[in-house]
Amino acid sequence: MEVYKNYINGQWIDHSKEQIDVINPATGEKVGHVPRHGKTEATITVEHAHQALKTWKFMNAKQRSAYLYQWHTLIKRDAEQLARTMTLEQGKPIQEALAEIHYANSYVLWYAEEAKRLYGQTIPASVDDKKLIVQYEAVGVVAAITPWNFPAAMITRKVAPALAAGCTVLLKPSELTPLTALKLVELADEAGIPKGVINVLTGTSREIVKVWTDDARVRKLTFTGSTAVGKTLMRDIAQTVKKVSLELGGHAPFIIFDDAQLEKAVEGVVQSKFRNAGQTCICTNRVYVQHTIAEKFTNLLRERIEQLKVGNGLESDTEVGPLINQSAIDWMQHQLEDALEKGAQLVTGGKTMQREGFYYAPTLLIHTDDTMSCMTEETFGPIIPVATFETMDEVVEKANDSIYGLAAYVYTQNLSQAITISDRLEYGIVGLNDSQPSTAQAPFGGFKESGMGREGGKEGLMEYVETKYISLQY
Ligand SMILES: NC(=O)c1ccc[n+]([C@@H]2O[C@H](COP(=O)([O-])OP(=O)(O)OC[C@H]3O[C@@H](n4cnc5c(N)ncnc54)[C@H](O)[C@@H]3O)[C@@H](O)[C@H]2O)c1
Ligand SMILES: O=C[C@H](O)CS(=O)(=O)O
Repeated sequence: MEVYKNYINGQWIDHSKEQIDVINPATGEKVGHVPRHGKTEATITVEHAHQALKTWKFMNAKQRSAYLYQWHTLIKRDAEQLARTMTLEQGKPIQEALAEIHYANSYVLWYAEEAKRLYGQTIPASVDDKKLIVQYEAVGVVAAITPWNFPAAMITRKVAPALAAGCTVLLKPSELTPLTALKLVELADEAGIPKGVINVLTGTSREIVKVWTDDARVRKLTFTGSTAVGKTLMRDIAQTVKKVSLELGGHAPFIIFDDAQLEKAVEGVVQSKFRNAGQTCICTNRVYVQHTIAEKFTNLLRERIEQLKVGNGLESDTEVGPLINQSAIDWMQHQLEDALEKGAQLVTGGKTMQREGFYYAPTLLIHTDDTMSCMTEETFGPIIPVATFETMDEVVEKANDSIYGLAAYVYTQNLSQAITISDRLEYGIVGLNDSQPSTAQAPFGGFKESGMGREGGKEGLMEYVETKYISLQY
C-alpha cells in the first residue's frame, strides 16, 4: 500500500503523528494513507505561497503558460495510472475515471492558452492630457478546497486558472479521495512549477481551512462542495473580505416534452443520472415527463436501467460503481423509504447489493410529488424519481421551486418551446437535448444556493484577477 506525503514549498513532508486511511468503496479495503496535518502546517503553507507570489505573479505570461503546457503533457502521459488511482479511491468505473482525467487535463490546456490572453484595455479619456488604462492582475494567494466526487477535475478547474492568472495556491482535497490530487501535484513538481506556487495539505479540514480563511494574506477562497459547508466558509471569509467562488449543491430537473425524441431522452436521463453512480452535482435529480408519454417513457427507462452493469470500477464492463461510503447508502435508503411512505411507486431497484463495498441498485420511482425528500433534497446517488406535468407554465414553476439553480435539462424538438423555457429556467446551466454540457471553454456554475462565480471559459480566469485602473496624466 502506498504511503503518501504532502507538498509544501517544493518539499514532500509528513509532520503528522496520525494518518488518514483512504478506503476503496468497491471493497471497503484500505488503499493508502495520508498525513493528518493541521494548524501548524496550514500556517507554514500560507507563508511559502505568499513568498512565491512575489516571483510567480510578475513572471511573464508566456512563461507561466509554458509551465501549464508541460503539466498538461505529463498528465496526458500518466493518464492511465491516474485513472486507476482515482477508481481505487473513489470507485467510479475505470472508463469514467479516464474520461475525467482527460476532462481535468482539458482545463490545464485551456488555461495554458488563456494565460497569454488576459488582455487589458485603454479607455478614451474625456480630457486631452490623460490615458485611462485598465489591467488585470493576480488576486494573490488562493485557498482551494475540493470535494471527493471528481478527484482530478475539481482540482485542475481551480488550480489551472489560478496559476494562469499569476496566483499561488493552497490546496486541500477531500480526505476521502486525496491520492489523485497528490499525484497531480507530483506531476506539477515534475513540470518544474516553482516551489511554493502549489502547496497541498491533507488533514483535519476544519483546522486547516480555518487557518487559511482567517489569514489576511489569503486573498481568495474557491470552494467546491456542499451548500452547508459553503455557507460556513462564506461567513468565515467575511472577516478578511476575500474574493470567493462557490460551486455548491444541485438538484437538476430533467424536463421531457411529448414531442421529444423519446429514445434520446431516455438515454439522456441514464447518462445524466447514473454517471459516477449519480454522485455528480449536475446529475438529473428529478424527471418531469409530459403526461401523454409518461407510461411509454417509464417502460423504456425501466428496461434501460435494468440493463446497467453494477460492479467494481476496475472491471472494464462496469457502468455503475459503488457509492462513496456507508453514509451515502443510508441516505439512499432514507430517500427511498420517505418516497414510498408518501405514495411513490417503486418500479425497479430500491435495495443495496449483497456484496462487499457500498453498492446501491439503480432505482426508479414513479408517482412522486414535491413533498418527498428525493424531489427537493440533493440525492447524490442512483435514485431517479419521475413526476408528470401537463403544461410548460406548470413545469417551469415546479422546476424553479428549488433552493438550487445549478443545471437543468430540457428535451423537445420545438425550437420556440426550447428557447422560451431556457429563458425562464432559473439555472446556471441548461442542457437542451444535451445531458453532458460540461466543457472547459464554457462557464460552469449556478444560481441561488448552488453557488457563485464560474469555472471554465473566460469567466473562470477572471475569478482569479483583480482589476486595476491606472489614470495617466501627461
Ligand atoms: N457545483 C459544483 O461544481 C460541484 C461539483 C462537485 C461537487 N459539488 C457538491 O459537493 C457535494 C459533495 O462533495 P463533498 O461531500 O466533498 O462536500 P463537503 O462539503 O462535505 O466537502 C467538500 C470539501 O470541504 C471540506 N470540508 C468539509 N467540511 C468542512 C468544514 N467545516 N470546513 C472546511 N472544510 C470542510 C472537505 O474536506 C472537502 O475537501 C455535493 O453537494 C455536490 O453537489 C458541487
Ligand atoms: O460534480 C460536479 C462536476 O462539476 C460535474 S462535471 O464533471 O463538471 O460535469
